[in-house]
Amino acid sequence: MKESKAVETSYNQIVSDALRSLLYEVSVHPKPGLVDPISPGPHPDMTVFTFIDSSVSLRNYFAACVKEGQVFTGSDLKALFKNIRPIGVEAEKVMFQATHGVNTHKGAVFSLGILTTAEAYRLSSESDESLMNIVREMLHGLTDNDFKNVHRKTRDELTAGEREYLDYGVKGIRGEAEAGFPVVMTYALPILERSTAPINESLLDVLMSIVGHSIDTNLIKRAGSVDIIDWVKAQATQYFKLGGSATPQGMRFLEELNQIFLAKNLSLGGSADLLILTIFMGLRKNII
Ligand SMILES: CC(C)(COP(=O)(O)OP(=O)(O)OC[C@H]1O[C@@H](n2cnc3c(N)ncnc32)[C@H](O)[C@@H]1O)[C@@H](O)C(=O)NCCC(=O)NCCS
Ligand SMILES: Nc1ncnc2c1ncn2[C@@H]1O[C@H](COP(=O)(O)OP(=O)(O)OP(=O)(O)O)[C@@H](O)[C@H]1O
Repeated sequence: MKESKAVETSYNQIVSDALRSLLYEVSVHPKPGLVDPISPGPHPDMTVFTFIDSSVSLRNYFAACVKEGQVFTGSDLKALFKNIRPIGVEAEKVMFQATHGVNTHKGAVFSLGILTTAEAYRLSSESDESLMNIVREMLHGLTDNDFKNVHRKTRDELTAGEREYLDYGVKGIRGEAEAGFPVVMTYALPILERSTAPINESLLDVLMSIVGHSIDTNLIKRAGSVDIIDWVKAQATQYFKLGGSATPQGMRFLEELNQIFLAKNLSLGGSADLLILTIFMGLRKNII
């Protein structure tokens, strides 16, 4: 294969891995509080097919992010993030068109857009920087910038994440991204690397590890209080105490937790988005 063809293929592979991570995430089951092929959970407005439509609609977006990362030659990576933010805002609109207004991947458009851009940049610049550090350089100052005027907005104008920042100081998706996705890079990915279980069971353990180590603003929004975080971390601890996906007790616990999330209308959307990123990293490292 000619050099240019090989190079093009390697960049196209980043796009394919991004789409695969979206489709793998929604396929994992039984995920508490989330849509999977068996049940929409506490999301009556979505099915697994909504997520398939959403994923396919985002191909051009991820290809645009990869292109931006591939051609970027500046020294200040904050400019690279600035280049892709408007592309992401447009991609959200494309996503909402594909889903008829349902929010399937708003968090993933942001987080996975950043990661695909960073991965393309790492490849093209032949940087020996870790992906985590490239992301941190791209997003330096993000939370200060995004939250600097939230106190001027009315309660109705605030998004869930902005409201929780004001109420609890929780930085949510922005704080996680600005730090280089530490929950993914330091907790979830090592769990995936060590797992010898079949892929669905491995990813259930990864999801529950993420739940035990992150502050999910989507969950707080659904519960109406930050107190839900301590409760959900205790559930993750109990799941692993029972052996996780490797034991019938662990799986029974997960099924019961699924019913509790349904009854209480709780969603783990942020944890699902971090699972998407972990799957993407697993695909990039040929772990899965
Ligand atoms: C940063 C964005 C996504 C935040 O939007 P918003 O305030 O509505 O989000 P909010 O904080 O309520 O959370 C959005 C979603 O993040 C996910 N999430 C919640 N908690 C977490 C967490 N701890 N870690 C990761 N994701 C999380 C959930 O799925 C949630 O639904 C938005 O402002 C934005 O910039 N969108 C444009 C897309 C974009 O910038 N793309 C360019 C690529 S960089
Ligand atoms: N498999 C999944 N099932 C459900 N939500 C998911 C899944 N994967 C990621 N998510 C994310 O979780 C969030 C879904 O939760 P929710 O429906 O509460 O969000 P929302 O649409 O912002 O809120 P609302 O429905 O109240 O307007 C979305 O941001 C979506 O991006």
